[in-house]
Amino acid sequence: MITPSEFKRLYKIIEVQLRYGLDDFLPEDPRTKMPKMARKSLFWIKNQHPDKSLGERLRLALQELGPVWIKFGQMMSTRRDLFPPHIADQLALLQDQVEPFDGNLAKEHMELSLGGPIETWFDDFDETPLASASIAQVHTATLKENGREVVLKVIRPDILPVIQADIKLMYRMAHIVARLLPEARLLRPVEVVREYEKTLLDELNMMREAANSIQLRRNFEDSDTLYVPEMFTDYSSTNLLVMERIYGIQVSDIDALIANGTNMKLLSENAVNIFFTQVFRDSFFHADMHPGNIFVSYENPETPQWIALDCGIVGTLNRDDKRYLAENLLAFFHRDYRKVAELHVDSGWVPQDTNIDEFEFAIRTVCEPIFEKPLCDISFGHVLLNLFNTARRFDMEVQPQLMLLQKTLLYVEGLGRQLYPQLDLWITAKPFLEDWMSRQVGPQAIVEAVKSKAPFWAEKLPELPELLYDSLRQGKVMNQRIDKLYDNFMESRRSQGLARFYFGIGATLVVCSAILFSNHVETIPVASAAMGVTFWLLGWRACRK
Ligand SMILES: Nc1ncnc2c1ncn2[C@@H]1O[C@H](COP(=O)(O)OP(=O)(O)OP(=O)(O)O)[C@@H](O)[C@H]1O
Repeated sequence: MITPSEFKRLYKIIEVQLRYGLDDFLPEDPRTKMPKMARKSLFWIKNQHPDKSLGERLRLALQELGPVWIKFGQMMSTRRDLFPPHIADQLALLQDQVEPFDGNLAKEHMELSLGGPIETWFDDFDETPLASASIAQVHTATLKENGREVVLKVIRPDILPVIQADIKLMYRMAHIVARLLPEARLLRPVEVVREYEKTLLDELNMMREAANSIQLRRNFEDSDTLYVPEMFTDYSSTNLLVMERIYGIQVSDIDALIANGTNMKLLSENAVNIFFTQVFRDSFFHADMHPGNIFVSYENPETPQWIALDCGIVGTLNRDDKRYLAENLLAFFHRDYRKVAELHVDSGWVPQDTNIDEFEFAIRTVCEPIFEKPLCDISFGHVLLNLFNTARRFDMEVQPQLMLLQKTLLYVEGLGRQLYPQLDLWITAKPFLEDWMSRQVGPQAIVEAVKSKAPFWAEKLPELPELLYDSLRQGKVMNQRIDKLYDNFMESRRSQGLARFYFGIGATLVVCSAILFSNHVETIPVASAAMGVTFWLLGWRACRK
């Protein structure tokens, strides 16, 4: 049942969508006649922006609907496998333009999380926010404990009910769209909303962000190329995150980077290196790379260091994912599309009965034009995207972690080339792929495997004679049991055979006696019936053995 407040919000959503003429997304189809008629008769709101493109109207409508929808649009912009470029490009322009909320209210909420007045633990708390985003607001302060400069990131008050209400409506709309337009089912609207809900709810948990940041910081502890600020978990909770304050140049501020004398070539190469290190060495990568989250340190501009904030969304990969990625990219690199197709079948990513020739041909068709360009102009992200889309046609279930990776890769490439247009991604990435592959197969892989299993075997070695004796003894007992079971089985088979024989004779005698009896023969039928019953009794006894 829809509540009055849900109804009001739903009306607002429909009203905004109509004002921006988003009903133009509905195709000309008999099934969409009803909603179109309803739009004309019940909602007489006109498209007030006919001069703008559909993509732009969608972006403006989402912006007006607020943070939940803005973030939704931002997420959609990365699903280039689902949306045409002119829509995805517009969605990528969505920016959080969120009014900050009252600093005093932020302080109250922080104190609620901390369990006491802010002055107990912090000095110089600044009520004017340093930054304000859709989910959280950031304030600066100094830690009393050690005088370190920190920021306090607090979740917007009352954001959860707003998110829950809007997500509920999104589900309703996704179900309607899926029912109304079978073609839209390919976009899997309900699944998309489910994925979004999970991402959004994860982002609301500051402890999750803290845990991810701690992991990323540990992975790059001694790195000169990436810095992750320290988290102060003693003061943090699900609603509040306290972390070291960083000073850096926002990555989108190219002029400031140049003015600081940054080595742009090295900076862009490091971005690719860091990404592939996260993927292939750590299997753990920052997956929310947008300009608000990436900074460059002012220090040492000749050997610049990246700073990563906001690890709310991270991706993880298992061994199979990495193997898939490395082998496919290398096979692509050698333009060996047959290998790519075979890899997909061998690893079970597409069904075993897939026609390899057709699959190879499909991959060749989409990829060969890409390789017409010089290698340095080719985008890994687009190669992967084309591969996923082709494989999907051959029933490959695309894994969300790979989509997240593809999206991040696309972003890293874009960023790298924006900073240094001559960046050659293949040259930077190839050693990572080849090194990883050589560690998975070949002599080094065997040595690694033996090395990793050695402590286990060393621990088990003293127990080996005892285990051997036990297993031999168990084997003997098992053999005896099996022999006994076999004897019992043969005995039972013999008895069943005998019983069937007795029942057969008994039945024959009884039938004969009935025939003789009907022909008025007197003594013989009685004797025959008695013998028949006796044989049945014998059969019954044999059956019970
Ligand atoms: N440790 C920090 N030191 C300095 N500034 C910070 C720090 N953490 C966050 N900020 C500032 O606050 C802004 C918002 O932070 P953050 O991206 O973590 O918030 P968010 O609510 O998760 O935003 P979004 O969801 O849009 O990514 C950053 O762009 C940055 O300007």
